[in-house]
Amino acid sequence: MLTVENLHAGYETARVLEGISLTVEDGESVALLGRNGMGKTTLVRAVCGLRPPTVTADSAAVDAASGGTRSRVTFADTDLLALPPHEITGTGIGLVPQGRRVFGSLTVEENLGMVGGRRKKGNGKTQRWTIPRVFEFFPRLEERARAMARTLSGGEQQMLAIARALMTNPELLIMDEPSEGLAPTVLEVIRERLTQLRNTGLSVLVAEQNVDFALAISDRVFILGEHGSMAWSGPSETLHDDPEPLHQHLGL
Ligand SMILES: Nc1ncnc2c1ncn2[C@@H]1O[C@H](COP(=O)(O)OP(=O)(O)OP(=O)(O)O)[C@@H](O)[C@H]1O
Repeated sequence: MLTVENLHAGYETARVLEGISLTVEDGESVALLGRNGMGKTTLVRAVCGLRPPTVTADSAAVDAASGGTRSRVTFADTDLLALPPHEITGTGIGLVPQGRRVFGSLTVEENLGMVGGRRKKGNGKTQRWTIPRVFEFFPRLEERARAMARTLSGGEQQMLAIARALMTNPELLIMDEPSEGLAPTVLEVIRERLTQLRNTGLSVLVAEQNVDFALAISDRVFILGEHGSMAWSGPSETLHDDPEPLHQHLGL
């Protein structure tokens, strides 16, 4: 479904990802782990077409250094590197960005309504998302429907950010540190909801610092390591049985 191949991305002052490859299969939930600053957000932003970072897709220097292949990001056969961010959403990717980025001076309902006009097709496997369905899924958001988003708690804002992404009827939900700053009880609610979403066949890519949370909601794990490389990948189950890669690459 999502294929990232040999991704090189960085900023004017720093090269961050140096030939990263990963896949998310249809209906799979994948966690991207890595110490602070290893490039999780950079990867998420690059996949979603957000700039910065710069993706060095065609650089001859990069081609030579990486043995001739260039950065490629495809989603259901669409070349995402060729699309602007708003068109990437239209391909069936819903983004829950780091820091939630809800519109603070709009109400919960208005935040959800703003998604109107985007892709509404659904993925054929699941029911379309509407505001009433979102409220059924997150009853707390219905209770706060007319509250300004800036007055919501962190957990409520995270629910709103997820709900807003769902309103685009994604086939793949990409989340950047959804656990950030959330109390354990709220995190448990989010974990339950994500499990429900996975059971509907939604694919998930989640960049996380919280390893327990990430392992609880994923089938497969990728760990970013030093020098912009992929340090480890494998089934989440393996890490439950043998956490050595977590010690080695995350210092846990
Ligand atoms: N806009 C930017 N300009 C320059 N450098 C940046 C920019 N954004 C991030 N970086 C640098 O790129 C590297 C990777 O950052 P990134 O945010 O992708 O890491 P991360 O793994 O998501 O970390 P965290 O868990 O702290 O969010 C870091 O060294 C960071 O300082």
